[in-house]
Amino acid sequence: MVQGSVDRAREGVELDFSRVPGVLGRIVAERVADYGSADAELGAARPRQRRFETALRASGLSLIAEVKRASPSQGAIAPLDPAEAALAYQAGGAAAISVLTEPRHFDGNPEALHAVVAAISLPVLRKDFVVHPAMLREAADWGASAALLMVSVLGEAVGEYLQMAHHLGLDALVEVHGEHELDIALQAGAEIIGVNNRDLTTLHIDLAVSPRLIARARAAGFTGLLVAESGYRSPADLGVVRGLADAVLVGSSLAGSSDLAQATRELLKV
Ligand SMILES: O=C(O)c1ccccc1NCC(=O)[C@H](O)[C@H](O)COP(=O)(O)O
Repeated sequence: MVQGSVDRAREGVELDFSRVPGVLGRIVAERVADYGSADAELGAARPRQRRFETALRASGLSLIAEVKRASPSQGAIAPLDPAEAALAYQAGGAAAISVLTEPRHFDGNPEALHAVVAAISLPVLRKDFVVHPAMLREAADWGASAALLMVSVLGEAVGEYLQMAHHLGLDALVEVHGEHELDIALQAGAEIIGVNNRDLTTLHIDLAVSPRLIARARAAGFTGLLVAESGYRSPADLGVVRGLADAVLVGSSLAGSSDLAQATRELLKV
């Protein structure tokens, strides 16, 4: 079954990315053009190592700290050195690191991921807009432990991409923003679900989205990990998801601070 899914996806699941609206739609269209002629071959199965999933399973609320130099909502955030930033986050108590590799809007690149994987012992998430199997193969080749899969982008094909990620030894953070997307993630067999408070078509943030969808996932019997994402700036903000989420993903507020390790420690204060 798993091999069948991987084979089908490698052969090319036809996805209509033109249905993705707004800011997200523009970024996705660029990534589709970037990878349109890439080789979809995944190669042999790889073991999962330096597990992202294990790092987030610690008791309490784990932090995924993001190396984020720029974004569509903020413009330039900070000219971070990725390895130095990741070391500071690690020293401050982060459980895992997210690295944006999208170049045009987030000032990311593959070298940033390489540098972070080499500098720290924590698992690293490749944060990008995955629209092609080659992007997962790259993530594994570059030493990432996990990749982001967005239901808003992949739709029901997220299940096939999940199988491909696992085939490559990657955990997957399957991201949702609404009830329908959550149902697709649950149906696909996601093990780690991220609820993004940011509407990626309008960039509007609503911190009530994560608690609502996390409660819905648990009510549906989901026993995997749940991650609250985006818009968190203070310990009080995190208080709302303590006891509900297993982890939070924080980018802009940490990346834009003057002392990243201290900002990480402060954010995690209960
Ligand atoms: O951050 C953006 O402006 C953005 C715009 C369009 C697509 C994705 C975007 N961000 C990706 C993320 O989800 C965040 O980087 C991540 O959750 C951290 O959010 P924050 O702490 O608010 O920087």
